[in-house]
Amino acid sequence: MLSLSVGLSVAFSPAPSVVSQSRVAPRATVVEMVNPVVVGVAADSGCGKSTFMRRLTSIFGGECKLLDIGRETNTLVSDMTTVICLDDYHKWDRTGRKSNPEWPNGITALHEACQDWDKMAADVLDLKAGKSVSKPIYNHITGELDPYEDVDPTPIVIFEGLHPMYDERVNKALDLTVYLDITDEVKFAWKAQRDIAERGATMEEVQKAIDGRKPDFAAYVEPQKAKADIVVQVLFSDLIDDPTGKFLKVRLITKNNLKHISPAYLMDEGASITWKPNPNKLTTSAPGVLFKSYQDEWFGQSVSVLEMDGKIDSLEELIYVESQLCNTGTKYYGELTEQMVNNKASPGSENGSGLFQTICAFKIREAFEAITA
Ligand SMILES: Nc1ncnc2c1ncn2[C@@H]1O[C@H](COP(=O)(O)OP(=O)(O)OP(=O)(O)O)[C@@H](O)[C@H]1O
Ligand SMILES: O=C(CO)[C@H](O)[C@H](O)COP(=O)(O)O
Repeated sequence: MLSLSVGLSVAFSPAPSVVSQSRVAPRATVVEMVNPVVVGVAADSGCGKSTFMRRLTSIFGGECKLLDIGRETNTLVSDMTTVICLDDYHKWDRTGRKSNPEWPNGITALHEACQDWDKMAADVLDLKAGKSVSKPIYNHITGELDPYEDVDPTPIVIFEGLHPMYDERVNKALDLTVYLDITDEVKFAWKAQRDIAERGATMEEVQKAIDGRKPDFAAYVEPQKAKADIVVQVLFSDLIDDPTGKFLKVRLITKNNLKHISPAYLMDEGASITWKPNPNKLTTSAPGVLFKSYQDEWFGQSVSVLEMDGKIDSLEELIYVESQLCNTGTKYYGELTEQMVNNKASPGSENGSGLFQTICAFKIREAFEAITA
């Protein structure tokens, strides 16, 4: 969808980076403004949203940093991108979620009653229209709702969090939607590793935290995976019995017939392919790595699936895999491998979660370029 607004410069002043250079001409200027492309990324907490945002913003280049407001913020900005965390639209602070007149027994942040949908929808629509917004901040350190911050639109605005597709006003406005689908056992393995090693939690505490979120997660967050244009699904490996989650089977599920992008695939579009790469060309940890590419159905809709099971040992050798992948959204041969190497230290680089998050980021760039062409 191409959104071009033409009018007098005095009537509208969006962020300079969104506007073509022609708007700096003085007097009776005709403004040619391409509206921001808005993207939604949904996932539960601790499921790799920040990691994905790093991979995504690194593709668009420039330094990506927290918005400079001189206090705590969740908003990340670079020349091309703004990432807004939807936790900022929590209706109550941490204390208010534990108990308030409406919810004396407490409510989780995942519950639909815990989000200010009207303000969230208004801000998404305003940013999409190229307008600056004054938006709330949820402070994850203090658990409080902080004073508002001003956010200007950039060419791409990403809304990441628990519910980007829940409210139909927002869902309809989003140009592309992504769901990071981390299955329960993998979620447990990741959370256990982080919380036990870094935060002194016990196994029982980790399980309790996951179980406590489960009903509201199933009711309000998970259903969005049927709506998403792209799903990155992370499961335990089928090749090896590994409860630590080091070996993963990851699927990149892309709806067929999307308006702005088409799915990546292996070797032959539309075909069913199972590929075990030559071990002399791709160093892997036993039991090796297996790729698949096939057509499937996802909640009644036709999708293309790319699958990677297992992990690779040397990221530079990914060029061999890249040579067999098609329609990844890269601009030149080697760009996928280059991005993976650049983000080597990020979690999941050695398995399909990193590879498919990176392809997903290229697809967001592809959508952006198609929409603003
Ligand atoms: N692809 C991955 N492979 C292995 N572990 C991962 C992967 N992605 C994330 N993790 C684990 O999950 C943790 C959380 O990742 P990340 O900070 O990206 O998630 P998040 O959704 O932004 O979390 P939060 O909402 O809690 O801020 C990481 O520190 C890491 O331990
Ligand atoms: O699900 C979450 C989204 O990241 C958080 O749990 C939610 O934002 C509540 O925050 P906190 O855990 O700091 O009280």
